[in-house]
Amino acid sequence: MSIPFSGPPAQQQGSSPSPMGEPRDYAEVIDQAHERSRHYGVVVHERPDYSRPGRGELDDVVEGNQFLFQHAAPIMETLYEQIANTHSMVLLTTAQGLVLHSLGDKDFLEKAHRVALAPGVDWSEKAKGTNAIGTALSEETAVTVHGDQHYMRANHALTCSCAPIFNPHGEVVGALDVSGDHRSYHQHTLALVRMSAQMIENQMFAGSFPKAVRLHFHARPEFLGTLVEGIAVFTPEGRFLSANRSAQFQLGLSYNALQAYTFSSLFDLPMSTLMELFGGASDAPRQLHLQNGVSVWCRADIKPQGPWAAPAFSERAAVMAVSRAAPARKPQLSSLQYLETGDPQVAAVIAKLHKVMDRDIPVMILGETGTGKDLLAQAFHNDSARARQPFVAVNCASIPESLIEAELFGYEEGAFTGARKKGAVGKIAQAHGGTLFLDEIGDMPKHLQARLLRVLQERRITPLGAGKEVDVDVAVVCATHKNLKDLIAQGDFREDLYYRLNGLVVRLPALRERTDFVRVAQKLLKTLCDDGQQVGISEPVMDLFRRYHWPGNVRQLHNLLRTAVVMVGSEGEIAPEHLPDDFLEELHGMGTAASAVTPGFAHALPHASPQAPAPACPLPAQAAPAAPDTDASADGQSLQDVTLLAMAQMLQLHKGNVSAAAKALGVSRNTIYRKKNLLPPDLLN
Ligand SMILES: Nc1ncnc2c1ncn2[C@@H]1O[C@H](COP(=O)(O)OP(=O)(O)OP(=O)(O)O)[C@@H](O)[C@H]1O
Repeated sequence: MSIPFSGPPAQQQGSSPSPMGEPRDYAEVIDQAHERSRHYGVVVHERPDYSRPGRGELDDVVEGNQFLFQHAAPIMETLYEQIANTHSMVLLTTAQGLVLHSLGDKDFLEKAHRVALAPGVDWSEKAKGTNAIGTALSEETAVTVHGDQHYMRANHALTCSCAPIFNPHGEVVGALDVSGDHRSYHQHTLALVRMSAQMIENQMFAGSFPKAVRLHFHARPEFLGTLVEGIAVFTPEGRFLSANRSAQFQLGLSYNALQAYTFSSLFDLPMSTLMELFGGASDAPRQLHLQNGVSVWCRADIKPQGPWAAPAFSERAAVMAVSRAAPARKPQLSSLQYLETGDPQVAAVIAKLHKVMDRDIPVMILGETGTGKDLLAQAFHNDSARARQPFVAVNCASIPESLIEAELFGYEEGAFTGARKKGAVGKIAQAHGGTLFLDEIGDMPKHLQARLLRVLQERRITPLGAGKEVDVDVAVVCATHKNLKDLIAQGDFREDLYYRLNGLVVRLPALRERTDFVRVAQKLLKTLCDDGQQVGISEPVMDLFRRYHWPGNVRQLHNLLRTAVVMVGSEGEIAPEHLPDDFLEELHGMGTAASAVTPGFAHALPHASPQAPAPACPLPAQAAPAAPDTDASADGQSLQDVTLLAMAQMLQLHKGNVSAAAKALGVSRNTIYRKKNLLPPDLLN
C-alpha cells in the first residue's frame, strides 16, 4: 500500500498515516532498506552493475509483462508531459525491479546515469541497495529516495520517487518511478507518481471481471466516476472478488483482509437488495452504509445474470493464450477436469469441490495411500482464484517431530540452537495468498495442533523467537489416510481442530473400487509415453490388472506402467512379460485369491472376467507349456501358463517366425527368446 507523501525528503524523518491507517516511519523505511542492502552484500563504494540482458532476453521480459506494459505506457506519456523540463525520467519496472520502459530527455544526465536508467537494468535492492524502485517493491509502499539516502555512493546524484503497481488480484506486478538529477527534486513528484500508479491500476481493473457485480462508491457523490472513487467487485452471489486501492482505503481493509468478507458483510445489505436497487434503468447514485458506519454514495454495474464464470482477467487470459500457442504439452493432470475419468464417486468429489472453491471453506481429503489426494489438492488450488499464488504442501508424517514447528511457523535468526543463521520463513507464511496443503494431518504432533488451530482461527502466525505476529491468508486443504474420528477417540487428535479443518470432507475411492480403471490406465499411459510413442495394454495384462487388489492404488499402477512402457520400447502392447517380476510373483502367490475379483472391478469392467483369458484357439498338444508353475490359479492356469500359451499360439500361427510372433504379441523378440527353454523347441525357427 502506498504512503501519501508530499513533503521534501527531509520530512521523510516523520511519520505519516498510510491509507490503511497505520503510521509509517520514513526514517525507519530507509534504515530497514539500508539494513537489507548490507545483508545482501551490496558495497557502498562499488561501481554499480548497469549491465543489461541481451535484446532477445529483454523482449521476453517485456512479453511476459504485456498486461502491465499496455496499461502503463499511455499513462507514462501523460506523466512525462507533466514533469517535462524537470531533468527527470519516467521508468516502468517489473515486480523484480528490472526497467521495462523509460521515457524522458536523457541529455541532462551524465552518461553513467543515462545507462543506469535504461531498459534492462536491475534496480532491485539486491542489485543496487536502497533506491526508490527496489525499496518501494520490497516495502510495497510509495517512497522517495533522495541523494545520499541511496545506499550506493554512485547513486547519490539521483532523486527518485516510486510507487508499486498492484494488479486486480492484489499482487505487485511492477513499479512506476520518476528519477532525475538530485538538484531537480520537487516535492509533488511522489504524489504525482502515486496518482499515476493508481490510474494504471484502475485501467487494469476496468478490463477485469467482466461478469462481476461492480460497485463504485465514495463518501462524496461528485467523486463518483473519478480516479479517487472506490471500486469493489463481487460475484452475483456476493462473494468478494477484488477492490481497487481507494475502495480498500474507504473500507479500511487490505485486499487480503477483504477476502474474508462478502457484499452483505461489508455493506450490511443483502445482495438481492442491491440488485433490486440498481437493476432498473435509473443511473442515479444511492446512499449505502458501510459496516464501519460511514455512508457512501454508490453506483452499481450489474451484468445480466448467467452462470458465474471464473474472472476473465485479461492478464490471465494473455498467459493462457501464450500457453495455448506453445507446443502441445502432455496433460499435467493438474486441473480438476483432468481427474474426471468417469467414476461417479470421483465425479461427485469434484462437483463438491467446485461448489466450495474460493469460498474460504477448508477441505479435508480422505483416501487410502496413492489414491491421488495430493494431486486433487493441487488441482483444486490450480482451478481456484489463488492459482497464481503458491501451493505449499507440508507432509506432517515425513518431518521429524522436533522440526515440524520450525518448518511450519518459521523462525527468527538465533531462535534456537542449530537454527540457521538468517532464520527461515515457515511453510504457512510461504503459502500466504495461496493454498496450504497439510498432508497426513493425522500425524501432526498433538502439541502443535493447538498452535495450528490458533493460526487457522486468527489468521496470524508468530515465528519462533519472534515478537511480532504476521498476517497470513491461506486456503487450507488437508489430507489423511487415517481415521481421524478414531484418533480423536484415542485422544491423539484435537476435536476442535478436526471441526476447524473439516469444512468439506471428500473421500477418494480406492483404485479397486473405481469404475473407470481402464480410462485411468490409458491416461497414465499417455503421460508416460514419449512423443510419438504408441503403447497399448494387451488383454492378458488387463485381465491380470482386474484380478489385482492394488494396495498402492494409482501410484502403484503409475509406477508399474512406467516400467512397462520402458520395457515395451518404441511401440507395441504391454504384455505380461513387461510387468515387473515382483508384481507377477505377488499375483502368482495370490493364487485363488487373485481370481476373486473385487466387486468394484466386476462392475467397473463389464467385460472383466474373474477367469484367466481363454486361449483364442486350442493349444496343440506339443505346444503345451512345460509347467514349472505348479501354483495354478482358480481356473487351473498360472500366469506363466497364460503367457507361454499366447507365445506358443503366435509362434505356431507365424510358423516359428519369432519376429512376426513377437510383433503380433506386442513384445520384443528377446522376450520370446528368454522363454525359449519353456517353449516346445520345434516351434522356434
Ligand atoms: N487420477 C489420477 N490420474 C493420474 N494420476 C494419478 C491420479 N491419482 C493419482 N495419480 C498419481 O498417483 C501418484 C500418487 O498420487 P498422490 O501423491 O496424489 O496420492 P496420495 O493419495 O496423496 O498418496 P499418499 O497418501 O501416499 O500421500 C502420483 O504419481 C499421481 O500423479
